[in-house]
Amino acid sequence: MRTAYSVETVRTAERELMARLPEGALMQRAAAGLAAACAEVLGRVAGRVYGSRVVLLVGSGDNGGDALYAGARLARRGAGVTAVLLTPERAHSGGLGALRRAGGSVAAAGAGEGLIERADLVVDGIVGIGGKGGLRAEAVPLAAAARRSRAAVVAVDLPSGVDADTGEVRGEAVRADLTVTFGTHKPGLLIDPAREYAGSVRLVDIGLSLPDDAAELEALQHADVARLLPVPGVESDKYRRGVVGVAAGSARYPGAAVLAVSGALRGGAGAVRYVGPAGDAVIARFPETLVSDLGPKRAGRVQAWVVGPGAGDDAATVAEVLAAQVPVLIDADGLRLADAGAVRARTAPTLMTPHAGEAAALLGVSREEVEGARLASVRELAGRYGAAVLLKGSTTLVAGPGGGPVRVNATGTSWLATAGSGDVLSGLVGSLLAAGLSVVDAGSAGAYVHGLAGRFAAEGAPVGAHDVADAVPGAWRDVRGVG
Ligand SMILES: NC(=O)C1=CN([C@@H]2O[C@H](COP(=O)(O)OP(=O)(O)OC[C@H]3O[C@@H](n4cnc5c(N)ncnc54)[C@H](OP(=O)(O)O)[C@@H]3O)[C@@H](O)[C@H]2O)[C@@H](O)CC1
Ligand SMILES: [K+]
Repeated sequence: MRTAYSVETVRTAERELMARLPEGALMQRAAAGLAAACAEVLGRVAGRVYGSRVVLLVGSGDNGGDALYAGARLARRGAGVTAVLLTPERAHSGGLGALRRAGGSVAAAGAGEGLIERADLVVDGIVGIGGKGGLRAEAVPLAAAARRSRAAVVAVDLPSGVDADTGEVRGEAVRADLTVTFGTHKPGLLIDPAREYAGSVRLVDIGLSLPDDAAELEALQHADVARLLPVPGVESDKYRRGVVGVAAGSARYPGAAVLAVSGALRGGAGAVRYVGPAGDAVIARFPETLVSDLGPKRAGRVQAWVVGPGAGDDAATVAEVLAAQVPVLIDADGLRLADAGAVRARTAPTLMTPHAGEAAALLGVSREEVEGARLASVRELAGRYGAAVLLKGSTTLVAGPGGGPVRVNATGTSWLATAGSGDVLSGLVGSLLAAGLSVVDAGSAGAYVHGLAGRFAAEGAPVGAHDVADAVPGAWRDVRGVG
């Protein structure tokens, strides 16, 4: 599991470690890791470190200090290193001395753009976890020049200008090809929009020890998901494996029912029960489905419900499902039709799965506001509804009803932004709920497998949602390391 911690938690851990180490040791660890990563990048873009041109963008804090010490290490290996100082009187004095002794030079901010144009590598040490707000005016032309230039951009700890704790980007920020971060991931490195500014992320261990129970974010990896995915034992029958009920589709949108069932059939439940007006379309495609038109209450036993995809205006079915004493996943039209009081009053677990537009409607804000503040939005919704919330997007977030770390999933691909893909996800996650996973585990494991299936199905080309459903077994096998 990959975890990310808030700046406050990092600061506390940093203080504890610093108290036990000689002065400056932590910064030397950071700079060594940073220099090693920069040398690798230079190997790729300039063929070697010796003779390459490196520009350091140096702000007024320790982030700039890291850049200066790393620059000194590169200068000792023969790179031509120039530090552009944004506030010369406040640049890290130890780092500056080390760079000068190693043969590096210093330039004023005004010379920065020209230097960046000719550079092989730009190291962004403008600001790290001490940053507030977007980039300041004096740094903006340098960030723009770095974006235009052919130089590789390596960000120190964080791309300058992004919010470390929230992933929000207010105004300009540096766009990096690689971010070298220290001690732990910061939430902003895993959540859009900041994640996109970070490029690939490399974590350098500097010996920080962080409390297990204080993570802000958790990102499942293959091994974590493999442990969560249900595997039938020899004793299993369909009820022990779980029956998932799908109340979806309408005369107008029968396809949503078919797609939700297609996801549910691949999600590990022993059987899928479909309730609604699209039974013929569902049976035609998936004859193994148990179809009923008697409504959720009289459909027979299920261990979890999915309600809402393509439901049109059928509020009565949504209300009936919400009254059930089993886990319920509410998606799409269901989110609009569900009575907020009925959701809050439920005693069995509930998982809501909005995309940014649906989340915006539920919160009464604009879609842009949700997309710009995804972490705050998903937490706010979970709090308001007393439910788990899975906020879809290029990085999907899953917040539990009672706080705790938010799960983030980055296996998705922009090819997944296709009609019906969410219906497949809702069926898949509902099936995991029926198999007995908690709402947060089902949501995050389902998003992981769904994202991977999207990648496998797309392979760089457009796909339909049914292709994604067809790719789920392959993604599942990949996660479990079988086949
Ligand atoms: N944690 C760890 O364990 C370790 C941390 N290490 C490193 O230390 C870094 C943190 O250093 P830090 O605390 O000195 O803060 P930092 O990010 O350099 O910025 C503060 C300065 O920036 C300024 N400033 C503020 N906002 C700004 C903006 N938007 N745009 C531009 N400037 C802005 C602000 O100026 P002021 O407001 O005072 O005018 C202030 O002077 C951390 O990210 C990591 O790289 C490693 O060395 C070792 C282990
Ligand atoms: K930085």
